[in-house]
Amino acid sequence: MNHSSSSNTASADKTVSPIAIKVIMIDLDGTLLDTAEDLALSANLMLKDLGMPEQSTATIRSYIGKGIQKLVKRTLTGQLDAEPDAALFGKALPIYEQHYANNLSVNTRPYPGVVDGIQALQQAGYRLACITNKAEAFTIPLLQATGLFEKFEIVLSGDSLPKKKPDPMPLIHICKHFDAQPHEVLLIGDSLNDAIAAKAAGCHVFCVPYGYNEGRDVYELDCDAIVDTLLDASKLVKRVA
Ligand SMILES: O=C(O)COP(=O)(O)O
Ligand SMILES: [Mg+2]
Repeated sequence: MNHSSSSNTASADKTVSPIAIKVIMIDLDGTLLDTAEDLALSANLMLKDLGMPEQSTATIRSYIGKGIQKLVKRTLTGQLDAEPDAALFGKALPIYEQHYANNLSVNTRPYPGVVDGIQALQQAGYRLACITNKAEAFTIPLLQATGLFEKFEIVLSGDSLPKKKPDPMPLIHICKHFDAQPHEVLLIGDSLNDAIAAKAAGCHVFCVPYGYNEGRDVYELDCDAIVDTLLDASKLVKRVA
């Protein structure tokens, strides 16, 4: 495991004191749950319905990160930031949503260390929140299906507030909810959205290397530590009252 208090996480290999934390916010796609197979399955069912060619799971995995609408736009255009034809998008989105609702947890499982890590964090007395860019209609049933819903005191989805990550709005909302200062709050995530949102909110951020990060190397991210698992993350923090 590499960890550091600077932005240069890739070369960091020094021991740091545990960060004093009260609240831990955890990202969903690519951090808690490996959702890529079911997101890709649903995207390919949509493409089939539209008479368009299927795409590899690896390609669709690189489209995950900025919510369902963006995932559909990227799947239709094959590009990260292009706008599809408005009529095609209007037709595709409800088809995608229906397929994903039907296939939410076919292959979706918690990553290794998630269940143990959450248990360790709960036992240590941290207040736990989940912050995802996934739409609430999918977030809640998915957390319930994987047995994680009860672990969190609050869950914020991509459409819970006017803005989602990388905007700091959901993180600031969580800080206020728990009456915590941003420096007493840690976000554990897998992508640039998480790193940018946490820095903008003034919170600490750890990243896991096994997630999605829109196809880019997690070691490029400006985060306080790269942690192999949530269980490893629990060893780098200490609880403040
Ligand atoms: O829905 C997405 O695209 C990503 O969701 P996440 O914020 O849980 O990684
Ligand atoms: Mg994520």
